[in-house]
Amino acid sequence: MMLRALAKRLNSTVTRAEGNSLVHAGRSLSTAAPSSLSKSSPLSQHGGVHGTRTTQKTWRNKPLFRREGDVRFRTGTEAAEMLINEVKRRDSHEKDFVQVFENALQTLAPVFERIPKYAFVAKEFLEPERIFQFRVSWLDDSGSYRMNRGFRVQYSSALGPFEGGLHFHKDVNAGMVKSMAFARVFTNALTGCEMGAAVGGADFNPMNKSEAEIQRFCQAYMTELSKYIGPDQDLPGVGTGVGAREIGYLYGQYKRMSIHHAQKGKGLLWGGVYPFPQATASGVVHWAARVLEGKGDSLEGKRCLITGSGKMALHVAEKLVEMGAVPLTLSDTSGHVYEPDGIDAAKLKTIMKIKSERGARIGRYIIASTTAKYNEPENVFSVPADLVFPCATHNEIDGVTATMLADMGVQGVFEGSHMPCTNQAISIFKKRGILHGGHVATLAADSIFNGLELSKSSPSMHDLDGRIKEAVDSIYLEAKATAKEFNVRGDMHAGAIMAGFLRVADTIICHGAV
Ligand SMILES: NC(=O)c1ccc[n+]([C@@H]2O[C@H](COP(=O)([O-])OP(=O)(O)OC[C@H]3O[C@@H](n4cnc5c(N)ncnc54)[C@H](O)[C@@H]3O)[C@@H](O)[C@H]2O)c1
Repeated sequence: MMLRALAKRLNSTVTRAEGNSLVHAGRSLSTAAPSSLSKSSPLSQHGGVHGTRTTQKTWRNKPLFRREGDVRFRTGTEAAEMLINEVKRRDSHEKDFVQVFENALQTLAPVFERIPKYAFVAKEFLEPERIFQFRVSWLDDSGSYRMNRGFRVQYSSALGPFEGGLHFHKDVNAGMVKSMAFARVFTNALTGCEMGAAVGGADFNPMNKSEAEIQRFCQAYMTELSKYIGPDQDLPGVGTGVGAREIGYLYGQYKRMSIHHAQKGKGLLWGGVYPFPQATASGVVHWAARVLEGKGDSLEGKRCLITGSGKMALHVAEKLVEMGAVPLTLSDTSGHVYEPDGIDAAKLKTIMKIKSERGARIGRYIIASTTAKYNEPENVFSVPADLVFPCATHNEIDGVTATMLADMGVQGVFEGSHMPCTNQAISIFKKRGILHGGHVATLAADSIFNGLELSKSSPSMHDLDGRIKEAVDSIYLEAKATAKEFNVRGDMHAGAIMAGFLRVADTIICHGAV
């Protein structure tokens, strides 16, 4: 009797099989990804086995929280608000984390509305699986003792070993690392590469350190980090302030401390994406191109405002030039340069050369150009443009700037940095019909690289770029279908978050909500 009931429920879960997409009681799991990308873990395809989609009413009657008496929700929005309030109660000091959590949960309200059980699964997302915070002690060149704070936030291993970058920057703190690791859960899930999510780093600024100091710091950092990582456990990768040089020192120390030789194609433990520092930026631009293509448009001739002039900004500019767009600006903390006729390949080469020198400011470029303007107009976001690629820092576009961009007729904002837009700015984009490529979707390329384990075939950047484009295409289609399914048609930011969430949530349910 019970078996028959189970069989009936299983049958109702997979409602139809159509072409190469399985439709599970309303949600389509596209299998059109590149063959090397498994689009979802086998477990995640059975979300309905545990009654996810068949016991809506029952779940709506259960209390979401029981801390101060039973608290139930009536609508998806109410469930999202309750979860957001809980994160504010617990982690109000971690502003970045609260911000990114709030945006994701508000986006997920239609999912909770239709399938209330997912609100209960979302409670798991309130807390990373584990957080490591540690002391990194090292000696500077003058022989002084130096001490920094190191982090690794292992957010979710539901889909596979933890994977995610390391960031060495003076502003790195616990809340920032946690917010990046949280976003990475969705990003990695979207790639279908069966990887969990983690992010780490330290409040260490490599920019003003000598080569020897960077080496000593990396060795000290890895001495502690090596206790928590490994090929089947956690695979750190590149990030801000962590490029080929840092990866080399970190890996050298890891190898010295581990009896296992790292496996190829396993992120930092082999060197990860470092041969192609342009890969992540290439993913950002491919996402923009795909979204425009979906609107019957292209990047060709689009005038693009870029902020930042670090690894991400420079490679975004490089890729835009390659794809026929016209980058107009680059910036750093000292100001911005604006080339009214665009930054072409030759000009970009000059800027890259200037910026490759330690501590060089972007303003130096005006000496090399007769057409460039420096800090004119005063606000970089006043430069008339079709598209904006914020690649500098978090919260650089707030509500006021978003309104200004909309008034100037900007068509789209595609995020190259982590959380560059405030939640208010994101809702203005939505209201004013500006295309918004959120970092959850745009920053998928380096995990795509690690997931594909391309090291085994030693690809050229050209091959890798093709694979990234293919994977971006697949993520786009899934995000688009998911947005449509949950009645937010065309909202690719929401579609990407929902699609990533559903994949992880279904697996968490299969694992018994752990
Ligand atoms: N580098 C990577 O591999 C990688 C991967 C994924 C995401 N990201 C994200 O991309 C962003 C940029 O990364 P990056 O590696 O280029 O960092 P970076 O530190 O090399 O560059 C950041 C640039 O932004 C500028 N900047 C910082 N604050 C600014 C401000 N208030 N106004 C104007 N300019 C400002 C800096 O001067 C610098 O030129 C970060 O949010 C990072 O998390 C980087």
